[in-house]
Amino acid sequence: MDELIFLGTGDSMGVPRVYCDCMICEEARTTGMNRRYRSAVMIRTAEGDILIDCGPDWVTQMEQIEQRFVSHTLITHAHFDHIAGLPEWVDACRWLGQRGHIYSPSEVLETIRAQFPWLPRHLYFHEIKPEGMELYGWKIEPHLMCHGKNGMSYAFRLTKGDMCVGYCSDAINLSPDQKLFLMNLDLLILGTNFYHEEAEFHTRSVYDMVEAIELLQELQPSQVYFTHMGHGVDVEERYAIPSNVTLARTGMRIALTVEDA
Ligand SMILES: Nc1ccn([C@@H]2O[C@H](COP(=O)(O)O)[C@@H](O)[C@H]2O)c(=O)n1
Repeated sequence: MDELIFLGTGDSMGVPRVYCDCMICEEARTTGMNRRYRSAVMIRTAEGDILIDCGPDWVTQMEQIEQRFVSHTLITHAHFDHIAGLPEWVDACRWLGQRGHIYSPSEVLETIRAQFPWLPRHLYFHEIKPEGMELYGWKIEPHLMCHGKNGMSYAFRLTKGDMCVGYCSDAINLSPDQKLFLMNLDLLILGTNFYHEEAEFHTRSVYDMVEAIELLQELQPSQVYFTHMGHGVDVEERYAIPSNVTLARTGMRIALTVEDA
């Protein structure tokens, strides 16, 4: 049975934030309930694994799940917190003599090539076209999403048999067609930086939970996991969230079947 593992559920700085002594960062340093690596998931199938995003915590994340290698990586957008682990993945490819496969829409691949010009020596670059692609039995479709003040990011819709999963880690203020892409999902993984963010809307780049809950009323997914959470979120707090919403934790696993999702 395919499964999804949360390798990271943190915002762009992770939790704890290196400079911060707040209660949540201190808790993350001690018991570690709120320790959150940068957002990424691994989808495990019988045929092989698919990593979504490869941020600066990639090595630690692989050690945590005791996995030595991954061959196939999808990238949502070329921001530091989603791609900074690529050079380390490529070093592993080089030392193992195995060329990896990286997938994203063309402009994302272009930025990655510009940032890390040595990667194409050890990676096959695959453009994900708007009509999508197939990998290990999953149909994977991309859609460009509003990422607020930080530009644009892709969400992926992954379908296998009856199971339909949406991964949208970095989005805010979605337009009607962007919302349409995330409708009728069995499982939605959605980024929410805070429970309720006070900063002015035009300065922001990711939903907060209060806004996300409103969005869910339109999208009506069966099950939801919030990810990309900053140090304002305490996973032990009883927030007012619907019963089908879970705050994802590092290492959490979800069976990718319609019954279990
Ligand atoms: N052109 C850019 C803009 C931002 N970044 C990095 O993205 C992160 C901010 O992410 P949010 O999810 O909080 O919007 C942060 O790590 C910036 O350094 C980038 O790489 N390129």
